[in-house]
Amino acid sequence: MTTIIDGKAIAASVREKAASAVADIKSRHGVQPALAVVLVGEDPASQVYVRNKHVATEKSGMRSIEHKLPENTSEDDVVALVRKLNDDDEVDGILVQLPLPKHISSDRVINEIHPDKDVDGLTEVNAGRLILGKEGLVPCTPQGSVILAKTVTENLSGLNAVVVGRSILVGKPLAMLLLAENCTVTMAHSRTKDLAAVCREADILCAAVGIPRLIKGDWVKKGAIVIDVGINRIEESGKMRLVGDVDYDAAAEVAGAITPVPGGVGPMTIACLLRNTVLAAARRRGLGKVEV
Ligand SMILES: Nc1nc2c(c(=O)[nH]1)N[C@@H](CN(C=O)c1ccc(C(=O)N[C@@H](CCC(=O)O)C(=O)O)cc1)CN2
Repeated sequence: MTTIIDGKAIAASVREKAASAVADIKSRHGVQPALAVVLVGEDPASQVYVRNKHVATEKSGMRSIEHKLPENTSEDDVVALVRKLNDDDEVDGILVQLPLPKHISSDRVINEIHPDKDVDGLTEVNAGRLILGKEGLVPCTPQGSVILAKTVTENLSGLNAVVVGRSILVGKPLAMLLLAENCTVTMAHSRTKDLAAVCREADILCAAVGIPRLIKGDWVKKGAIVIDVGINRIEESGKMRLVGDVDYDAAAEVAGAITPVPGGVGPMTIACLLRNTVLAAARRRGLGKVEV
């Protein structure tokens, strides 16, 4: 029997834990953690994600601060806003929604965020901390992917993990997190020779390439844990559908456990963002250890 990993339910429990940590911080220290989200432009998907972040932040008991800037905002103006948020002692977490408009360097803007407020975990400092195994803030989607895998088997030690995709947002940090769990990690990508054969070796197969249904059923080892990070909008039979990077129906027949799209990794992104914001607030304000 294949386990369908219920990302929505697991994300709800991560969000509940974050909310009870917020309540604890409020009652013991009189502090309300705050998350600032910066959105530049009118990308429809980004607008939905930012709205969902705002609602989830407020539901958790934290303060949500939104900065919505027009598409033609200059890079210097976005950087100036990030610096202002860095200097604002009331702000615990800063997130710049991606993608940014083409005329703005996301690399420059992201690296202006103070690493201790970088709740997306995307600055060079936090990427370095992750590689070095030091305490930092870990990117949300990869963090959520590992949490989901661990609901299937708590101990991932010694398992062969294959990560397909090498993006800064998901593939690279996910490989580091799996390595930290003592997996034997292979990073595969568009130039990998015989990708199907590499995938067939995986006890944990993570797909984060952004190619709809790239991973076929016969690329999946029997009993493997399949984590599908892809969120692709495609037109099928005249309707728009959301599909992952894995051919779900075929893979589900072989896998031991699999995440659906939607309802798998996606909901974990915002849940882990709340978790990171609580951690950032507690560390930055010196509130001691928090359970999240
Ligand atoms: N600064 C960031 N930008 C972006 C990130 C990020 O982590 N930080 N990730 C994505 C978008 N994203 C959050 O920002 C995000 C994507 C998907 C979901 C989600 O819950 N997906 C649902 C389906 C939703 C739908 O119908 O579209 C699911 O998979 O079930 C949440 C957040 C890029 N930008």
